[in-house]
Amino acid sequence: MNEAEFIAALRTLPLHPGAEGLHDDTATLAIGGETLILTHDAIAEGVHYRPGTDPFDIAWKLVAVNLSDLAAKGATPLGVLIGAVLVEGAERFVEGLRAILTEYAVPLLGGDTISVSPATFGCTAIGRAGAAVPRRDGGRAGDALWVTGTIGAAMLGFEAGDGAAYLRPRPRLAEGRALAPHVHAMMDVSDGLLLDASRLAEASGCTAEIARAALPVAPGADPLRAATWGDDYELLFAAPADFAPPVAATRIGTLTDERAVPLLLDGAAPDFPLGYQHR
Ligand SMILES: Nc1ncnc2c1ncn2[C@@H]1O[C@H](COP(=O)(O)OP(=O)(O)OP(=O)(O)O)[C@@H](O)[C@H]1O
Ligand SMILES: Cc1ncc(C[n+]2csc(CCOP(=O)(O)O)c2C)c(N)n1
Ligand SMILES: [Mg+2]
Repeated sequence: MNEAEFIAALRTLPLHPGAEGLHDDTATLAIGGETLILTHDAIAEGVHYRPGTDPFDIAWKLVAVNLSDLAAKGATPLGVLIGAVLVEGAERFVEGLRAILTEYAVPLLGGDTISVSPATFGCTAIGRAGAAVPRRDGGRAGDALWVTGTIGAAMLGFEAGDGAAYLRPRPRLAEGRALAPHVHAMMDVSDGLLLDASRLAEASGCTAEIARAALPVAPGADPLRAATWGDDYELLFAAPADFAPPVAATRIGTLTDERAVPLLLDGAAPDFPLGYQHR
């Protein structure tokens, strides 16, 4: 069973309406007059970071990847719960948590601590959404497809021996809040721009038609590797063709109703893996 098959099996369980059929990055919980956004992501030694990584960086990345999912909903973080492992140098984990929680003004709600090797850390992040909560499936034919920042910096950082873009991603919370009221669909780029764009397009019943030359690739990165490696934590969004984003972003293509395949790169369906998938 691979990741997609496993999630498909989970869909047969009783699902909360706010789970969006497990087709989105987060759950949406309307309570009273508020809309809460809930998300959980885990990171593991050997899969998401190398053995020997400073626990400070593990803590930063753990929280950052979860805040990134809140950013895609335009949400403001309310707090996090941390599933921690008592690794060697755990005091550095606490310092890393202190750094990112201070940087983004996010208080700690709680968590749990165990001892296990190799280590896997979990984080549940809870945010408060604004009036508009962009989903993956809201894109429409004719929308322009945009991505914030650049892609491939994390890949370069990883290859250069764990540079900052790889270890200390910066969740696009301010950008997400600025974009949320205006976009038709939005998600963060965790598994590779092409794979995530194909997911947004497929959920929206469209085809993402992307121009390779338009990809905002980090200096020195090969465009196709950058667009399929992942760990970018930029925001990918679909918006009306005449929308001018209020944040630094690059137009990479268009959503169309071609629909035979979820993604066309320079007019052709790629014959290589579009991104990172857990086996
Ligand atoms: N073990 C699980 N139990 C319940 N729901 C799950 C489980 N694993 C994944 N899901 C749900 O499946 C959907 C897809 O999950 P996925 O992890 O791909 O989303 P994501 O968080 O955007 O991805 P990424 O981990 O790359 O950020 C989400 O709705 C998620 O809540
Ligand atoms: C040591 C090491 N090797 C490879 C990678 C690349 N990588 C692993 S998981 C993932 C996608 C996001 O994960 P998820 O989908 O679980 O949120 C990416 C891009 C890495 N980060 N560290
Ligand atoms: Mg996500």
